[in-house]
Amino acid sequence: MAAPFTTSDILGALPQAVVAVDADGRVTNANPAGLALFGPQAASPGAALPLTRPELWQPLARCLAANATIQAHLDIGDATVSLTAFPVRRDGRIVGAAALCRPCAREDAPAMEGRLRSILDSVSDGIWICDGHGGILDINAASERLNSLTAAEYIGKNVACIVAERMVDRSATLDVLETKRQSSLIQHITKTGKQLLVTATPVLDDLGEVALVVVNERDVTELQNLRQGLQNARKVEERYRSELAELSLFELSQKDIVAQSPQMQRTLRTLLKLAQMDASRVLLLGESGTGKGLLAKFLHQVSPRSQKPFIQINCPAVPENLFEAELFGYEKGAFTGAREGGKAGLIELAMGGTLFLDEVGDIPLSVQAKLLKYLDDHEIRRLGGADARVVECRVVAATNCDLEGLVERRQFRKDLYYRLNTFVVRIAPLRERREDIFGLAEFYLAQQNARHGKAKRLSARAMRQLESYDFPGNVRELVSIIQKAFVMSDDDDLTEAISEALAGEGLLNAPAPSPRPLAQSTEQASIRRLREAMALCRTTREMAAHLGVSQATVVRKLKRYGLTRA
Ligand SMILES: Nc1ncnc2c1ncn2[C@@H]1O[C@H](COP(=O)(O)OP(=O)(O)OP(=O)(O)O)[C@@H](O)[C@H]1O
Repeated sequence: MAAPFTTSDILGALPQAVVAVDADGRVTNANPAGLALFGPQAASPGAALPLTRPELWQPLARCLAANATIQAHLDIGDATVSLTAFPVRRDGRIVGAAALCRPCAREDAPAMEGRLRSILDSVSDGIWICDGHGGILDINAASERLNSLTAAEYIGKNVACIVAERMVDRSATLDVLETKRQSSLIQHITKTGKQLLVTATPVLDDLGEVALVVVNERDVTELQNLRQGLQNARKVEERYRSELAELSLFELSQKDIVAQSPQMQRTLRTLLKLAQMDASRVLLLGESGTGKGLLAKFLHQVSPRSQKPFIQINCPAVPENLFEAELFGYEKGAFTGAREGGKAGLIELAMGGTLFLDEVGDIPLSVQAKLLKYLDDHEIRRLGGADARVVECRVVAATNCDLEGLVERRQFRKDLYYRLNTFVVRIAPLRERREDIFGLAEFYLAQQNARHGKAKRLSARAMRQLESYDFPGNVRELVSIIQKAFVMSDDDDLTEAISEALAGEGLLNAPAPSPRPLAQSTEQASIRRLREAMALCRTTREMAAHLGVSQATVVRKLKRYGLTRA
């Protein structure tokens, strides 16, 4: 075996040029290829930089200064040299640098440049390349079109000129030179009227300085126009929507809902909004007879669910032991007396539509937990059934009682209360919106006239009397007064009949000093009035109209006082 080769044998055989310098830049080693490239002085160790080819020493000097590997391409005569200068370290400390040079074929460079040029000019985005001082090095063909300029006019100038010439209002390249970070902005090109999304990206050298800035321009004019169009369309839609809402409001006021007072118009507007956003739970609060039932239907009719069922349940009218079966349904044989084929509950019947829980405060505590669960997961299980099913419907609850008080007295579950009152709509009592009295009186009189083929009318005096009355039973009481006056009067002028009907209301409300609804009267007075009404009326519905309360209230009170109809 031949003796092992020395490092110098190997370096001598290397076709690449190798030269090493110490930390002061004095030559320590050079192989023959290195001598050929760097000049004969490189042969003498200790020779100082720069030698015959200063451009070759620059990367070495930068390598020593930065303590980092430096890559460079240099044109030397007919040759192009690829040079890698790397630090030489001892014990982790830089003690010098070595350069390894590989000659590249001269024809590579133009070929590569040609390829790069065609790539640059074939992309549809505009591209600018600037040096670390903002000097413009290149502009591609797409950018010439987008900015309506010729590259030759700008190459060699500083990018600041495009702002100075007011070609653009801001330059992303200048931002990058300042921050050394990528910068994006929308540029409006004055000449072409185009909107460009400009992204400037820095290319940093080994010292962390900006060596190049590559700018990409994308034409977003079309996109911006589309966005603007979309925004305009949204605005128009919004306008139509509110016009539609106004129209619905108008139409409904023309039909069966009177809303002349600002309070009532506000209430209807809120309900229209809730209907449009398809709010899944709404709580209507208001005294008895203010129109909660009517407005629950209105909410349903103006919502996207209008073609689906509206199912109403008068909670106090349902016996406690049947409540769960009524709401959730039952399977065959679930309890004694259950129907053969079982029965769907009201929630199932309301699927996709609205379930209206009237007088929600009267839901038995035992059912409240199940209702709460349903509101949480929309799952129902029929009584006696094994499978749960998902059934979606909007739940509108209404009450004239103090739900918070019921919660405090633990008669109503707090969690259910909070679940139901996501959107609360308060309906003002009629005495607080007297502007509605005239419209309501006219509306219900017209209804009676149409029904009976008459032309009865309300004089100004009758109207004044109505407008100064307090209506403790709210709209329901007003309707009942108009109906009574209509039946009682023999001639077309209802003035006297209205006076009598109002006086009758006063008597009915005695002995309370001022007229008060059944809901607010004392227990004894309530029982007495219920008995009177039972004697006069055939059904609980008639009793409700007579007393100025809801049918559900009549049923509940009859039950509470143990009163039964003969
Ligand atoms: N704004 C209104 N326009 C026309 N009619 C109305 C209006 N408000 C209420 N009414 C009429 O008044 C009567 C009572 O209304 P409704 O039954 O909806 O009241 P409520 O608040 O649900 O009563 P309760 O709490 O006693 O159940 C109904 O005949 C209803 O049509």
